Order: sequence, then C-alpha cells, then structure tokens
Amino acid sequence: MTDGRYALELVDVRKSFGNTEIIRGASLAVAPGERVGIIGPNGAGKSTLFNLISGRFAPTSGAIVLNGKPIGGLPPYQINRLGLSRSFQISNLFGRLSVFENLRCGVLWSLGYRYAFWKFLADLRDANERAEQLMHMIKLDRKRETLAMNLTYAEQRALEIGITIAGGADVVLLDEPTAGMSKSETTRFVELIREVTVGKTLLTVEHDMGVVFGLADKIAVLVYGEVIAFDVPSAVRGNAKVREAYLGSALADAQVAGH
Ligand SMILES: Nc1ncnc2c1ncn2[C@@H]1O[C@H](COP(=O)(O)OP(=O)(O)OP(=O)(O)O)[C@@H](O)[C@H]1O
Repeated sequence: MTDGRYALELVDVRKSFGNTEIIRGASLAVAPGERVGIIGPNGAGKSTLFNLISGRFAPTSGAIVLNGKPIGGLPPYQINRLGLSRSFQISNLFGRLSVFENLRCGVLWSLGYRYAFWKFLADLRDANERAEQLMHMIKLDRKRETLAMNLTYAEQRALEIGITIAGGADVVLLDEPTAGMSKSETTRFVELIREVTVGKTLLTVEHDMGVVFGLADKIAVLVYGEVIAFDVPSAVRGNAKVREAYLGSALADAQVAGH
C-alpha cells in the first residue's frame, strides 16, 4: 500500500461512466523526480486517468496519493494547492495579454490572488520577479510584450508550460505537449520540457513515440484501462505483452511517420 515514498501513487484505481468501466484497476507508483510517459492505444483511458489525477473526475474506487496525501475526489484547485499542476491540450492562454502578463497571471492565480486585489498589489513585485524567471526558463524573454495570440504555436505551448509550472508544483502533468508541432519544433520542445522539469516529477500523455522514448525515465502502458507495463523504456520496448497489445503497431506507425 502507500507509504509516502512516492510523489504520486495510484492504487487499484477504477472509474466507470454509467455501466462502463473505463479505468479498470490502474496502479502506478511514481518516485519523486521521475519522468513518466503514459502511452496506449486510442480510447485506452489516458485522458481519463489524467482527469482522475488532476481532480476533474472522482475515482469510482481506489486511492490516488500525492506526496503521501490522499487526493482522490478532491477538486482540482485543492489538488493544485497540494503541489500538482496540469497543462491542457487545448490552449488555456489569455490571447490579448502579453507573454509577461500571462505568466504573471499564472503566478498570481497560483498564489490564490484571484479575488483579493489588495493582497495582489502588495505582492505584485514578487509575482513580477517570478514571471521574469519563468519567461527566461521558457526562452520567451524576447517576446515579453508580444500578445499570446500573436505567438507561434510552439511558443504558445511553451507559454502554457510556463503557466503550468508558475506555482512551483512539484508534480507536473502535461497532456500531449508536442501535439501539432513539426519535427524540429518537437526536438527543441522536448529539450525545453527536460530543462523546466529538472527536479520535478513529470507525467505526460503522448502519442509521439520518439518523444516518449526520448523524454521518459519510465513508461506506463495503458490498455483498456489497465496498466499492463510500467518500466524503463528499453524494458517496455522489449516487453512481449506490450508489443502484442500496442507497441508493435505504434512503432510501425512511428516508423512510417519517419520517427
Ligand atoms: N465523461 C465521459 N463520459 C463517458 N465516457 C467517457 C467520458 N470520458 C471518456 N469516456 C470514454 O472513456 C474511454 C477512454 O477515453 P480517453 O479519452 O480517456 O482515452 P485516451 O486513451 O485518452 O484516448 P485518446 O488517445 O484517443 O485521446 C473512451 O471510450 C471514451 O469514450
């Protein structure tokens, strides 16, 4: 069972929608600082699993434990306050605000300043400093005043990651971070993810096998709502069960796509 050694632990997590069980006893134990890629065929339940971990859905049963604290069924903002932050596939930026302003909003939001404007003003200097740091980390210094809507797609995704880590969460969930990017953008972006998540625990859902195998310390393979393998990339690649259920075809697709 759970013993607090892990940054994130799932123990026999189940989720049904109506009569259909989508997550069917998923278990996973992620050590602090580990980068985990979650892969699996379409409809395997990867997004559902992210929604359970980040609090959008409550599990039907089982435990989800963040840094030793049970979080299953808590609302997203509470889970966020406990140190877990999630980015979305769909852009979550304020298009008419600049890069800097978007980051500062992310910092202030994470500090809980959404409504207390007086507190907001008092701590604005700290927030400005943190936003500057983040802007540097995501390499958008030169785009400081550019409105988010005028950034390239890859820059928007970088900004989104900046906002995701703005609050200093130590567990970060990235949903298909390189989706829609060209091959060269993807290569640069994987490097950026690696840099900004140093020392953090990272979970990504990713369809691009090149990205997963390049970025992840460990890979979790989800098939029909069950984690059928959770191991280092070389072991997952050689796992007969995985190849049969999923990876053979996924790798073939990746080769066709030129990865
Ligand atoms: N809110 C919901 N209500 C009912 N069914 C749902 C809901 N969310 C997801 N599902 C179903 O759960 C299954 C798993 O979906 P999910 O999006 O988690 O898979 P996935 O592995 O992320 O797929 P993909 O790789 O295509 O994004 C699908 O059959 C989907 O229709």
